Amino acid sequence: MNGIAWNGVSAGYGATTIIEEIDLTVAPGERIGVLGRNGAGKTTMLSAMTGGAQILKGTVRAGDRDLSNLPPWARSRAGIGVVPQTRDIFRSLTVRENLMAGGGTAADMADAFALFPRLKERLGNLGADLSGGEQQMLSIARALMNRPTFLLLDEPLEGLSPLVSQDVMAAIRKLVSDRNLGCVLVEQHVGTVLDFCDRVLVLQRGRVVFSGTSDALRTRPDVLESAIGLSGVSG
Ligand SMILES: Nc1ncnc2c1ncn2[C@@H]1O[C@H](COP(=O)(O)OP(=O)(O)OP(=O)(O)O)[C@@H](O)[C@H]1O
Repeated sequence: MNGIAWNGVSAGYGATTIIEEIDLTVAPGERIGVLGRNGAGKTTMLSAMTGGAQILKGTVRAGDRDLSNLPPWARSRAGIGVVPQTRDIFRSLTVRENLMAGGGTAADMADAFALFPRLKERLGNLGADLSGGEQQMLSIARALMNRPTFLLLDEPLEGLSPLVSQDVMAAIRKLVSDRNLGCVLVEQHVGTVLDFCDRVLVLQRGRVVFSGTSDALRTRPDVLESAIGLSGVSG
């Protein structure tokens, strides 16, 4: 399978353009980070791929396939799994029901439990009764039920304690490497992104102001400060 790609994508909501001329190709197994201040357009960039934002110019593709005008369910069939910022689990369904809702098999569920043993212990609990970390694990596990080739993660560590964040990142690392998933990670914690990702895109007011390796970004205090608001990178 070839990569997924944003080709010259401008996108937004209604008549409002939020992101402009975004170019990015993600190969299987590649880990890409997206950084930027609040409101820079990171979520909109992912949504342009998954159908939540309207594409005004350019195309989004999976391999040879143009996904730009397909509905979200058809894009999911193209092998793209999404862990949205809102962790859209079903609060009134149990963990088991949440996992089966997307049409996964018992084998997929066993894989999810191997990755997140905590979910197996909470199998009969309602989504609403899970901790923030458990809800995030469930959200990631749900995205895996259709065996995606690419995973788009929107701030998966938001609201989690440092210890739980470490666990979730360890699971993401294992998953990406075991399955050779291509991964786009939107995350506020710059150290986590630089550690995990091969390449990083930095957005400022909807445009790419840096695209390069994590190591290259570490040597760009100007970008870190102006586009992310950091005076240095902590671990
Ligand atoms: N559904 C929507 N309808 C209209 N405007 C929206 C919608 N979603 C986001 N926006 C606007 O698009 C801009 C970019 O938002 P987006 O969520 O893409 O940024 P972000 O970089 O992900 O921010 P954050 O880090 O705060 O999550 C913001 O000004 C926001 O108000």
